[in-house]
Amino acid sequence: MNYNSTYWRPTSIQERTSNSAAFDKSLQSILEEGQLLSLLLKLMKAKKAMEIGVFMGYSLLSTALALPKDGKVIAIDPDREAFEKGLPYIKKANVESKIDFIHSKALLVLDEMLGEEKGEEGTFDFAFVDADKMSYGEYHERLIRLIKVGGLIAYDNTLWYGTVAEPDNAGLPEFVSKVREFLVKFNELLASDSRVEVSQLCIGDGLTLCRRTC
Ligand SMILES: C[S@@+](CC[C@H](N)C(=O)[O-])C[C@H]1O[C@@H](n2cnc3c(N)ncnc32)[C@H](O)[C@@H]1O
Repeated sequence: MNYNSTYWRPTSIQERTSNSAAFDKSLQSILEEGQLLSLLLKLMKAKKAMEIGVFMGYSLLSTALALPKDGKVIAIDPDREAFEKGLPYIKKANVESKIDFIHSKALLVLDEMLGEEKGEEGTFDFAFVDADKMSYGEYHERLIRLIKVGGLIAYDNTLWYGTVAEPDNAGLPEFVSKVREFLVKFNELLASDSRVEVSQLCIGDGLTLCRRTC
């Protein structure tokens, strides 16, 4: 990671919103992340996907476009209003039928999916996680059971503005520090998890790909 570049320095949180060159760079990186995930979905021939954290549906749209006609993406977010703001674009792209939006916090839905009634264990090809960072550990324990062997889980923001490479929280805002500490531990946990093969990419705000191996 080019940690010394302007983009990755923690100050880029301010720079991203106040400096248009940094914003353009940030936007370009987000687009690259979407393109990469779209490519992977096609290579995997994924049919059943999940997205935790939808917001206005940018990554959801990209996933839906990459799935085949009979593919499905279960999209979970407690913010329906944001999803509905992006819905016209999903409709325009003609992929609404591939999306099942669930208006809820994700943990409740994942636990239900793992219950006997739903029985969705080992049925998903792909999951993209881009929601409340402090719950990533709890999502991981559930997703590892919901994804099929050979399937992929992608965790977004695992570099957290590059701050996971800092030796400590010095000079960081409280919210950034809390999540940084959590993500440092989460990244370590993934690296030592024998159930997955892991690759952490310096794209967007850091994207960790986990392929379920057993
Ligand atoms: C960074 S945004 C997602 C952006 C989206 N993936 C994209 O690329 O356009 C994070 C989203 O996570 C959602 N979120 C927060 N807590 C959540 C939870 N417990 N379960 C599911 N989604 C949650 C927020 O409502 C917000 O819309």
